[in-house]
Amino acid sequence: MMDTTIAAVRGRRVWDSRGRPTVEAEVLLKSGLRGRAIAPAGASTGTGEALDRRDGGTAFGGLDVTGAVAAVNGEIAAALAGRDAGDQPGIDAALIALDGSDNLGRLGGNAVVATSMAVLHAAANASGQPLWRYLSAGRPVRIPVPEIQIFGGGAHAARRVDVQDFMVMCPAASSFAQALDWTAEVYRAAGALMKQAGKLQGVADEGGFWPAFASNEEALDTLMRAIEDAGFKPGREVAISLDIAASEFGRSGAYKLALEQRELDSAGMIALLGRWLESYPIISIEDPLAEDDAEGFKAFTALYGERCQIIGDDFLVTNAARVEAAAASKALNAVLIKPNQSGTVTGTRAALDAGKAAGFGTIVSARSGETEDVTIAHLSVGWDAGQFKVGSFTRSERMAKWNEMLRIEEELGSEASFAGWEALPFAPQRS
Ligand SMILES: C=C(OP(=O)(O)O)C(=O)O
Ligand SMILES: [Mg+2]
Repeated sequence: MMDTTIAAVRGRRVWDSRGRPTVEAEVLLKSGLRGRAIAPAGASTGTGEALDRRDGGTAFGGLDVTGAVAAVNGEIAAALAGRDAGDQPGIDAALIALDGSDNLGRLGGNAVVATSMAVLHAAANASGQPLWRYLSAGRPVRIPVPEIQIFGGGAHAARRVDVQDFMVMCPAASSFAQALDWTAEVYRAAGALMKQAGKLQGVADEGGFWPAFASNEEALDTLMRAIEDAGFKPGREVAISLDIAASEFGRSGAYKLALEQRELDSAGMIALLGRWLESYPIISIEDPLAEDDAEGFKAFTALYGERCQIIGDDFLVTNAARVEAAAASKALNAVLIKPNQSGTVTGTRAALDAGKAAGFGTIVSARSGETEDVTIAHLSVGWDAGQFKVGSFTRSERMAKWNEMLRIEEELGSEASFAGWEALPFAPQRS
């Protein structure tokens, strides 16, 4: 093992997939080895997330990050110099203490998460191992099931449809590579169907087709047809997964479906999703209700938790205490894991561990604003999350992660085991 003492930390402004500024951090160790990471950014954010620091003002719509970059180069660099990069919990505790606020908003969640992940990369590099192997520390790992977007909606496509992500999952595939092959065929078939119908309008923020559908159901019907046209059995080979991202259109128990120009209460929303669950092979639903609707989550999970994965994203914001509370109240059965919601690697890991302890499905996820950074691919394998959500095909900030997973699967060779149906927190009804 090389010397893992931190010699210097440097921050710089780089750009994300939406053309917005973001923070890159680079950690230099005394040994000369380095680690580097870039903060992603969400669009449909939960109110409990770590808060990115943006400059405001006129440049780049107020989204510039010169203050956050200065925090990395100034206060953060001074605080971390001389510390051991191998002590991730100690580093992360120091970053939280240095920030002093309750949401990392003073230094910036973007400054802190980029630094925390860069420290992790530096330590892994010093160990001479790939990051996923360093994180696994000799424990067995699985290659996660990918959750891949075919249509994008909600906040990622100017609310063209209410539902944010229409995705597919292929837990019946024999490998990650095969799951990608199958999804590629479905994606192509969906594009061809939309072109035929004159409904192809480019791609949304995460690379899924930007749909011109008249209803959420039309999106589901088109997705079903795409799965069939690609030659797969819906449900058995290729199943549907949705991120409703309901906090975007629901508040205080009122859900405004813009596309259909109607408003539902919590029970109405649950009934609507229930009808979709009856009609389509949906095996996973994320944020079916708004982040302020804990009772709705409980009611939905009581009805459908035995047959469907129910994921908390905005509702849990990668926070271990919230995951524990949700498990105690049976509010859902899975947790989305986004490092920048937590702000630190250690906090992210704690949320994932809390999910595992509760028997939840655990899904490491990208944000809608991403870069070439592939840290999350390594987290999902090294921490054995079982599932991995990165958006779609066709945009390189997404493909960087999928392709990294192909490399990891290849590197594992005969040791590689695809998480498959076991990754889901319910026993599938395989008809
Ligand atoms: C990835 C997502 O979108 P965003 O990054 O905009 O929160 C999500 O809601 O799961
Ligand atoms: Mg979500």
